[in-house]
Amino acid sequence: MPFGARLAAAMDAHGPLCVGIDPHASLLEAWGLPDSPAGLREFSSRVLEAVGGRVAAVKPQAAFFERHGSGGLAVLEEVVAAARETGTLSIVDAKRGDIGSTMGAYAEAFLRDGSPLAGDALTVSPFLGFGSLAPAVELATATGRGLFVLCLTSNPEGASVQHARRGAGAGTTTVAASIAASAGELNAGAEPFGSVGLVVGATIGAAAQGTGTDLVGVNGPLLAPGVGAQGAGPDELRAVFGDARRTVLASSSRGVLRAGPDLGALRAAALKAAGEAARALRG
Ligand SMILES: O=C(O)c1cc(=O)[nH]c(=O)n1[C@@H]1O[C@H](COP(=O)(O)O)[C@@H](O)[C@H]1O
Repeated sequence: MPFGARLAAAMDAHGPLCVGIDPHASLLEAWGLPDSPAGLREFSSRVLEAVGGRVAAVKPQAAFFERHGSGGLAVLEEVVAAARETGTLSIVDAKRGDIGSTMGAYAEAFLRDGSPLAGDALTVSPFLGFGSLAPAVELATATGRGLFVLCLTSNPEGASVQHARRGAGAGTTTVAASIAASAGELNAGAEPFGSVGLVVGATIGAAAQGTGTDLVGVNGPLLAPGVGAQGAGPDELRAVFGDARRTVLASSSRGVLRAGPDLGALRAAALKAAGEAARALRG
């Protein structure tokens, strides 16, 4: 089954929440764990024990694993495998993007069957040109995996690139709108929606409307980070996504992880965030 259909089923079953696995040094310390591969391993396995099989998806942030070199990457491989065991979809947040031929190698690393770093989906950057992502689109399609293409990111600096206008005269479009249109072409006709999603931060206010970005026309999942620690909540989710809200997968890392290390508290925080996201997006 393609990623889009699997994600839609997981969101229906568990609510539209993705829990980020972001082992910040400060969180490891707060959990009484060492800032080392062993600490990452214990942190991630606790998160998976608390939420695996109970939320739609988890999103390990590669940077926090890469910071520990090969030892950290080995843990990321374990996290991807362990998430699969729990039946929870994993989105590897590595935000890759490069010229097409190198993008092919990233695709092999993160989207090929049998690759130890291949989860169910990957975050990718279209800022070398949407077309440069073609190798990832092809391999993801062939293996039933998904992509989340950065479009309107949650950080304030993103606007300087994403809101920029391309073209001349009356027919100009913003960069964000063109990324969304390109994803929409790839997802055309897919049901319940396609497998090429976008990243649209829950913190962006009216930027989708302001940039003319058609979030409904994407016909793909919208990963919405910024919930919790970056300040967005149910009101922001409703306001940002409007008619596209049923395709949104809200994402929270620190907002849930700060409840740890107690398993019950971690699970309760995740289920509370999932309930809030469901009421905001599906009510
Ligand atoms: O692709 C992402 O997930 C992402 C895109 C974006 O626009 N903003 C954003 O915060 N993220 C990621 O989402 C997570 C947010 O973490 P919290 O702010 O702790 O919930 C981090 O792993 C970010 O790298």
